[in-house]
Amino acid sequence: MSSRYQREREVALEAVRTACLACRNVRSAVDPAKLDKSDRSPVTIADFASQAIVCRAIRRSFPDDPIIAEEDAAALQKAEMAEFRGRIAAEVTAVGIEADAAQVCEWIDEGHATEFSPRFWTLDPIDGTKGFLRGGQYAVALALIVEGEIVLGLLGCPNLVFDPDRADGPVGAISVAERGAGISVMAIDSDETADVRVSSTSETSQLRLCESVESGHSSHGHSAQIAEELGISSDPVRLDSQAKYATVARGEADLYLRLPTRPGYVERIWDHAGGVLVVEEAGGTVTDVDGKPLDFTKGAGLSANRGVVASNGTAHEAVLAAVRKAGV
Ligand SMILES: Nc1ncnc2c1ncn2[C@@H]1O[C@H](COP(=O)(O)O)[C@@H](OP(=O)(O)O)[C@H]1O
Ligand SMILES: [Mg+2]
Ligand SMILES: [Mg+2]
Ligand SMILES: [Mg+2]
Repeated sequence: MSSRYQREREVALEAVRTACLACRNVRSAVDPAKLDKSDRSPVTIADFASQAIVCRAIRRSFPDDPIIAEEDAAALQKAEMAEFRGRIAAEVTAVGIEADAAQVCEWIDEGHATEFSPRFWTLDPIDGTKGFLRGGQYAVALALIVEGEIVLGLLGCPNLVFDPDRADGPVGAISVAERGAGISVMAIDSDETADVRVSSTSETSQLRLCESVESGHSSHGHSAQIAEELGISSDPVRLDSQAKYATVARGEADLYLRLPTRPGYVERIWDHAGGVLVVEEAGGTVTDVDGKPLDFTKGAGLSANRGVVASNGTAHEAVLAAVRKAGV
């Protein structure tokens, strides 16, 4: 199928790939130094380096496109952060983009947009920072949203095996989806690509469920209830980040549940936009826990939605019924 967003796609892929390499470099260091943000969630040198790399690339090619990204450079401006700033600049330079500390802070702050607009990008420079710190899954997640519709979605997953049937094969997979044009998965370190598709599992007891490692991000109690209601006896697979969307898209899991842990939590668009299109273009379905489509017209938050259910499509209605029964 022809691509309407060919240039956007090329720029985005190159940026996500480079950001993945920077994340890997930081991860392979002994101590991927972290800061704690005001909400006490972690952020690392790699989150900042990744955001600088991707925002720079978008800004150079698409100067007018707003970017709604997770991080900002405010905390980096303090005098005592000079060394940390320098380390971010060094990581960006190490992947071939020469920059000093002031320059990387400028690029990071290109992601400052918060309001909805007719065309904008949304970026999570590292989704699953806790996973990144633990040595688990994490993702560089980028999406382009036009007229409220996700038209491009990319998930760079440096720790995900490229081919689930080759557990000892190459590690690192970038999923690239364009609305109406399908999805392909590319290896991070080679030219290998793969076509993927969601599973066709319809028997609810056979569904392979994945969910967050963090019980503070998704209610494990409710998912156990839902699994029981569906007759699922296998344990859920727990993994960090939007790698969950990537595994549903390639049929390695059938279902991803993200169930509110407290009333009032508003999901952030950068935690989902990339992954949603990846699953949809692989033939799956994504809604919130009430069965509503995710609404990307509300700015940085999915304020019209609660939680997320992503599935192979075939099982979606049965899962939503079980979600309702569990009183989520
Ligand atoms: N109470 C909460 N409910 C749902 N998601 C939450 C949450 N608190 C934090 N998060 C989000 O959960 C994301 C990680 O998801 P997962 O658990 O699937 O790996 C975090 O992204 P970051 O790691 O980018 O900060 C953060 O935005
Ligand atoms: Mg975060
Ligand atoms: Mg995130
Ligand atoms: Mg993040």
